Amino acid sequence: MRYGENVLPARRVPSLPIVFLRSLRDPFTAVLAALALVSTLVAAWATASVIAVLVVVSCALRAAGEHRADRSAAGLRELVASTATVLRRATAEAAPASREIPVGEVVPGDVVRLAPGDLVPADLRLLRATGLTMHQAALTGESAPVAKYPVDEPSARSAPPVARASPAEARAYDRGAQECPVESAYALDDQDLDRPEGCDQDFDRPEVCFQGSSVASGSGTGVVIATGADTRFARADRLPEHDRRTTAFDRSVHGVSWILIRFMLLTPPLVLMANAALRGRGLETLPFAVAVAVGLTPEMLPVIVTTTLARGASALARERRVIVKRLPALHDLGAVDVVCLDKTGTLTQDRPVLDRALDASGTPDDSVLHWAAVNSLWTVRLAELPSADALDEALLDAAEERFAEGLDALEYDAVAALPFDPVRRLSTAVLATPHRLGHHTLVVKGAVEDVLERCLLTDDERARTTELADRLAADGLRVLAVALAERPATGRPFTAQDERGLTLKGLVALRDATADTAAAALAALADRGIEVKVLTGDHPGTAARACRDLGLAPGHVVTAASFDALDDTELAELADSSTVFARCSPAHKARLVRVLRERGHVTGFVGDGVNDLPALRASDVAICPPEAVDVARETADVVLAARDLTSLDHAVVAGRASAAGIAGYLRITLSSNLGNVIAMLTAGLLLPFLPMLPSQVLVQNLCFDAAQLAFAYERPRAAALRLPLALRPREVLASVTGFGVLNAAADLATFAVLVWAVSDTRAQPAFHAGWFTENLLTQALVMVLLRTGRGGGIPTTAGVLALTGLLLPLTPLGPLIGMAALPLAYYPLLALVLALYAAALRRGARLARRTGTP
Ligand SMILES: Nc1ncnc2c1ncn2[C@@H]1O[C@H](COP(=O)(O)OP(=O)(O)OP(=O)(O)O)[C@@H](O)[C@H]1O
Ligand SMILES: [Mg+2]
Repeated sequence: MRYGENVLPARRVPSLPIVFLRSLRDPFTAVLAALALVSTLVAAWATASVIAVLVVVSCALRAAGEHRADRSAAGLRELVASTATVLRRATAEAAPASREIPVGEVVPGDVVRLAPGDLVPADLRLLRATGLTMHQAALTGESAPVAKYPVDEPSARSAPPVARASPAEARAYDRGAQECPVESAYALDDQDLDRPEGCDQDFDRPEVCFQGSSVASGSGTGVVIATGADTRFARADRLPEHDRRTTAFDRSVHGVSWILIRFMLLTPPLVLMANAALRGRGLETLPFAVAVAVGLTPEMLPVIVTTTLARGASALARERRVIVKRLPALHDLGAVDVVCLDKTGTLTQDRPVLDRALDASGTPDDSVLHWAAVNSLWTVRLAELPSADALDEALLDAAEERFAEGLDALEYDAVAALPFDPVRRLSTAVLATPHRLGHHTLVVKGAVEDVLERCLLTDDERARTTELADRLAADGLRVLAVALAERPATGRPFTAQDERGLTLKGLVALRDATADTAAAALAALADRGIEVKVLTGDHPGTAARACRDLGLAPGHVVTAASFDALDDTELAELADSSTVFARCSPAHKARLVRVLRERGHVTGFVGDGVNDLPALRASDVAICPPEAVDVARETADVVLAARDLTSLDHAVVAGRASAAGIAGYLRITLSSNLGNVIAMLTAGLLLPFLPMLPSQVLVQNLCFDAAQLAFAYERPRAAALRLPLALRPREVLASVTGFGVLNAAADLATFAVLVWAVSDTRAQPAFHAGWFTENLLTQALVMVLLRTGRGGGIPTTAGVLALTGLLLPLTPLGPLIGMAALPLAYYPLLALVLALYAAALRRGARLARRTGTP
């Protein structure tokens, strides 16, 4: 392959060494490395080397986990990957034919056809376009679609461009460009990258469709001018931030991490200062201070998070056919408390069938169907890549059945078409009026309000038609209005300005059955404590009826136009208290999602169409069914199982399970780490010697880390899955502090026992051994008593940890790290302390469960 595969460099799965190097960039790793450096500077070699081992082991584990997760995620993404429609010749003589090929196989010179919802597979120069608008948000951050059109009709090359042009032919296209000043300016050379503001100017070019954008409406045909790493998108050094700036995952896991890192950085100086002030110790306490800071670090957190999420995602794919494309999204799914759904295609089947065609007074009238179908036929036919949407298809089917001679036989000749666009909610076909030379007939169909607005009607007629449409909608029907106008041909191109002063023909009403699993899915979501909102482009009456049929009380239906004047706070209140929002444009859907998120809801959005794209991008978790348009599937974090909305519930459960696992790990690890730190600092100030040697702190830490890996394999209890599970750093830390203080109390009680049992306080090795044993035993207790789930071999792991604590000081390793055997009298007293600690832990755990802290 001369040009290589058409894949963005950033999309390739990174190799294991790269993942390893990348995991070194983790903030915890950075702090640990800094601590190792400090230890080296004061020649505390043992401390430095143990920290180095910790860093390498945790990074290696994490890199292995992430690499595996990346590979399986790439495999899963492959399952929902989209294709490109190209025009190619099978052999040199054959006529070019439309073919679907994997996006990776697109090469420069290919001729690509685009329809609504398609992703642009490579950088294209447009050859032809009808009503083409593009979402370029990924490139420019601008959410409104921009119009794209060929600037220079390739008149010299009027024959359709040869598919899979040779490189020479591809260059010929660019040479052709020299004839036109606008196109000759189009040269993607390195200068573009040097110009900081050049980025936006580039993306403004109307004749180029860029890789990374998608079709919002209309259709087009273009020739590929750059693929893979050569595309403008791949070469851009500055791309806009994704809308989804902070996700629930960032707030919880990263939030907790950053608070801890601040503590870690504060600990060594504090320890040093306290020891200097109260004990007159100098820099010799530095290794100890460093070890204490290391002891506070949950260095296994990234490993646990990656493993938990990857395991959850692969189980979901295997058992439920739900695909999680971005791992942290699984955690966020567990935190989701509001789900917004679009109606058509998500709650309904999007297989409409014509119910009736009525004239403006409500009398059945086949000519209304006739005009509606003429509009459908020509808007589809004039598209570059003909693809009828469900409504057009239904109208064409119905017309074929009703009119024996078929529509094709009609002697119309189409002049132009303005394809359907979810913002205008209209589509228009312009026909040469038969038998009236120089006259054109505009056939307009679309949402009732939008068509009526453009018709010449008396107030009375308008009110009557609106009422008729409302009645049909209340019956659950989807209603379109049809209108006509005759205009003298002017020679200039038709625009939306021409859709004025129309004559209303009547209404067509179509029935779209609700999706089979939708009612069950809505009930399941409600059971899980998730609030459901419906955001639709359809009529309020149709939406309300569909919701009622599915067992969802619609309440007062809000119409999008009615909240345009509200500011974000007012809208947030309205959004919070209402359930159904009708006549939403894509931007309305996105704004509703945004205000809900700003109000503190973790918001999921389920949608399948182009009109859902901005909302999908604005949501915490973007979800779509597998039949969704390419760009929705590309944007979604989660792709549901085929035609089964109940799989959303399974995904939510899996999300909560993984969030619960992470929360459990955090609570247990942080509380015992914090407890140990408090106890060590206190004891350090009371004792004439250090309560533990730095190497002992670090060995203990290694034992904890190894044991905690078991948390990645835990299964949550059903109770943990009942409600949305949002980890709030404050709550996590409050509960951690509570349990930490309890842990410190047990440690200090042990300290008292040791002072008594090891009567000679200068017998440091025995003292250290006593403390080491107690720490590992309390850690084992915490693991068993505070865990939120089941399984995962936690009791076994805790047992091994406890045995290590009891036996390690007695093995030859004991003296090696400065520990000695303990007097027997110590053990019964230790057992008493542990029993009291266990009782207190149980009470604490029950209290925490009752108050719902994670
Ligand atoms: N092909 C079409 N031609 C003319 N009008 C259409 C066409 N498709 C849809 N409409 C009108 O535009 C409205 C908005 O369509 P849009 O695609 O934004 O949302 P929707 O399909 O109604 O609902 P949802 O947002 O739930 O998917 C429709 O309700 C309908 O009245
Ligand atoms: Mg839809």
